[in-house]
Amino acid sequence: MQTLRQFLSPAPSRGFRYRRLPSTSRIPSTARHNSSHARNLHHQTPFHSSAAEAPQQQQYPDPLPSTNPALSFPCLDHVETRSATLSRRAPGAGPEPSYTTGRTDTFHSTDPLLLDWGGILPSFAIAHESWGTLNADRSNAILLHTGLSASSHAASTAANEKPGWWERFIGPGRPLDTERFFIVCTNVVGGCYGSTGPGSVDPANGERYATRFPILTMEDMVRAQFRLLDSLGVRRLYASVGSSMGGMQSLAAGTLFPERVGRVASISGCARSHPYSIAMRHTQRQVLMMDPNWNRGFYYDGIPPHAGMKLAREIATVTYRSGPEWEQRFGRRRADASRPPALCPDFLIETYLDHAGEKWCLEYDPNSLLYVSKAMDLFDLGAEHREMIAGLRGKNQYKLDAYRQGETLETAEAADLCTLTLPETPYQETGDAEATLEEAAAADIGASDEPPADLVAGMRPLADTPTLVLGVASDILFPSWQQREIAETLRKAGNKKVMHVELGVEQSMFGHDTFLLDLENVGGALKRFLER
Ligand SMILES: CC(=O)SCCNC(=O)CCNC(=O)[C@H](O)C(C)(C)COP(=O)(O)OP(=O)(O)OC[C@H]1O[C@@H](n2cnc3c(N)ncnc32)[C@H](O)[C@@H]1OP(=O)(O)O
Repeated sequence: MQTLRQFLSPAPSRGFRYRRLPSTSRIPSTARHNSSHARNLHHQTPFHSSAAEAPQQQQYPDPLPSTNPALSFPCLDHVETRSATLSRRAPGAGPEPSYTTGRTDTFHSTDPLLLDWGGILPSFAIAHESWGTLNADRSNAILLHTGLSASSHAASTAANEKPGWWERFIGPGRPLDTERFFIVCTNVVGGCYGSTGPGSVDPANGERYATRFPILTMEDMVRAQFRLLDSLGVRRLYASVGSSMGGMQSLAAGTLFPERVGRVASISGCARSHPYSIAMRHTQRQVLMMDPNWNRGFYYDGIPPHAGMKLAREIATVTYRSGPEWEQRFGRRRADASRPPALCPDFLIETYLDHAGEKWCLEYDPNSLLYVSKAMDLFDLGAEHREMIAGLRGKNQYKLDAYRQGETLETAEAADLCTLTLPETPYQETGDAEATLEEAAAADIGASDEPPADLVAGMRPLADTPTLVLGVASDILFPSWQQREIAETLRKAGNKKVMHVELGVEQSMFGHDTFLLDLENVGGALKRFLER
């Protein structure tokens, strides 16, 4: 298998020649691989070349002294060491880490789930945890939706005392008050913390789905969650609450099941993904998929693509925080100013990103990242998109019927779902630049106050649902114009119970991660909304 360094470093050219070295003069592997200057010198140097003289032992590049020493790359060495450690794991145990944050409850649905883009899950599991007590008439339930990669472990429980990702927000008297509400949080379908996802076993063949897992959407995740609610006997939620991707799901829940959702809270979410956020997720998916260990998703018996995951997380972290925060925290300081600059992480902001990637690269299933991140890109509550999906669901209903009757469909029937190729004719921009700019200005709700008609029509099911929309001015991933857009869209659709809160930079410089960090402003607004 190709090592990361082989993957990243140019291979020696065809004309590159070797000569035998005395063992004492072998140069360190790092220098061997990186001394391109030395390589250039090789071409001007006479070598042993006849077959008779050809050395039988392993050959090494010419160690002639270079003008400058080769740099060292501890960041690459570290990644290679991790690959080696992972490959040495006990045979049979598999190098694939098991993704878990502790004990959860699991709901199993044996009724097949038809997904928006035509895929089918013949059965599925939803891992969930809960806090507080469901009241007698089951009217105090709050469904808490997670961000992209979070588990159902939002707060510590008796079964799992480890702090959860919203630990300070859940408990007696807290924003999600466990003395009043029964809060349930799930790991989404597509995830890897106990719910069915690409790492799960396909009942059709007993193998892991890997990239045979179907494309899914926010709405698919929500439909699966409502199956869980059915099993808990919860007909109507007191509220649907979520941040980031959870903010998308919260709106999706209210739009899909308006009669079953009493209130919607969407924090740092959006009504549809915008091109910049799609672009940023695209780059994460691409670096991950370019890691040779990803192996088109079939890595479960091999080394997981931890290098790609690390880089993906670093890019994601750039979108989760803000420049002004980093200006304050790190400025232009280097980790060790007494040493010469390095190509590996050097500035504090670099070591910070490196640390974020290191910490996470084995914490989440890479295939789950791809699928869930894509589902975020596909999110669009506009009427045109919703109608298109409704049509598709109608067309694919036969699949659900077939599965319910115990029939299995030929895989070939789904083949048309995954053959997207780039068109042969290069894309031509349409419309004049001025009109495009005007449209862009109109999309800035702050400037025009006129939300897109398509979105107003698509979100009309939420016209009567009290809704909290919270945005953060320092957020570059879900910029605050998107939450303004949600609020104005809902108002235009006739909703008179919209509470819109925008936290300025003076309140939070934490960017998108504000929802995880700002108990006072985010938690405070949520508590006021839920208890009024
Ligand atoms: C898109 C969606 O749907 S949801 C996306 C939501 N966001 C995420 O998933 C990102 C999650 N964010 C995190 O995990 C964050 O760590 C949080 C929010 C939990 C906590 O944030 P903070 O308290 O500000 O911690 P921060 O992110 O700065 O990280 C601190 C860590 O960085 C380390 N660190 C800080 N500065 C540096 C530096 N210059 N170099 C190296 N390491 C550093 C600290 O030592 C600490 O390490 P540790 O976690 O191993 O103890």
